Amino acid sequence: MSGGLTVSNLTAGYGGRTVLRDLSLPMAAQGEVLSLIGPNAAGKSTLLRALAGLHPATGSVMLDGQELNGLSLAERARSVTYMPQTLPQGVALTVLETLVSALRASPVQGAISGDEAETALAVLERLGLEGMAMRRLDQLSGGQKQLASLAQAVVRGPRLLLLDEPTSALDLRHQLRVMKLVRELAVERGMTVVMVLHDLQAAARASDRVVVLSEGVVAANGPPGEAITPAILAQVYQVEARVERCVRGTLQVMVDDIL
Ligand SMILES: Nc1ncnc2c1ncn2[C@@H]1O[C@H](COP(=O)(O)OP(=O)(O)OP(=O)(O)O)[C@@H](O)[C@H]1O
Repeated sequence: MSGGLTVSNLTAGYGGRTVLRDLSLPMAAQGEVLSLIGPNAAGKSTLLRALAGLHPATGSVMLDGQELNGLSLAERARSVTYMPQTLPQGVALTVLETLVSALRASPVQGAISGDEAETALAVLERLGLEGMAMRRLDQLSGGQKQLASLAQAVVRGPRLLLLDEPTSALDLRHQLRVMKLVRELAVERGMTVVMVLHDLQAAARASDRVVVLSEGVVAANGPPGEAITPAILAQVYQVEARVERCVRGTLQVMVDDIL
């Protein structure tokens, strides 16, 4: 498939402090999943927000041949959706209403149309949340809120989906389900996905490509087996680790000690 995401020479920071330095990412094709890993404060969330257009950055973000930097936030939001790390608080709308708001890109006013409800319910079903449609968001558990946030991010069918630690509040089964769904949606829709994960094993399993970020620069990148190695983990996380492939071909990361 042609198109996809190309990020070149991105620089961003806070006040006078540079957090991302002239950062370029490997090209992520349409339908590919790219995971960002790296220690705390490496700049992963800043990078996602910069890609979403929610944090100012210089450099180039090309999506399917279109330069996103310079577009208004509303224009950018037609192609890009972003799921933040923080769970929604104090939202008194039902899950269905939040999804329809996301679809309309404005708060729900008036009746929800049959088409809108159908689109929203189809997404909820794929996340196993169909029973939650009429529940208020602020009355859901942490994990249910996170699933509802993900539903909001995917319901508009973005060309670029940005997820910041999308499974941090989920149990094991839901983590696997979400990762599987993200991959399926990427391929079905030709959507490019960039997600921040702390779970290296999940990143290895769910991604076509892994980028290791350290102090605002790319320390390693490539297919999971090339980016997640004992040498890289020692350099970036200062841990002693083994990386092995199990009989089923899945990458296993075993951390033995702090260096
Ligand atoms: N709003 C802000 N104002 C000032 N500095 C900030 C702000 N947000 C983040 N930073 C700083 O930018 C750097 C990168 O933060 P960022 O949140 O991008 O890291 P991260 O890799 O996502 O970290 P984590 O894994 O801990 O979530 C950190 O040093 C942080 O203190």
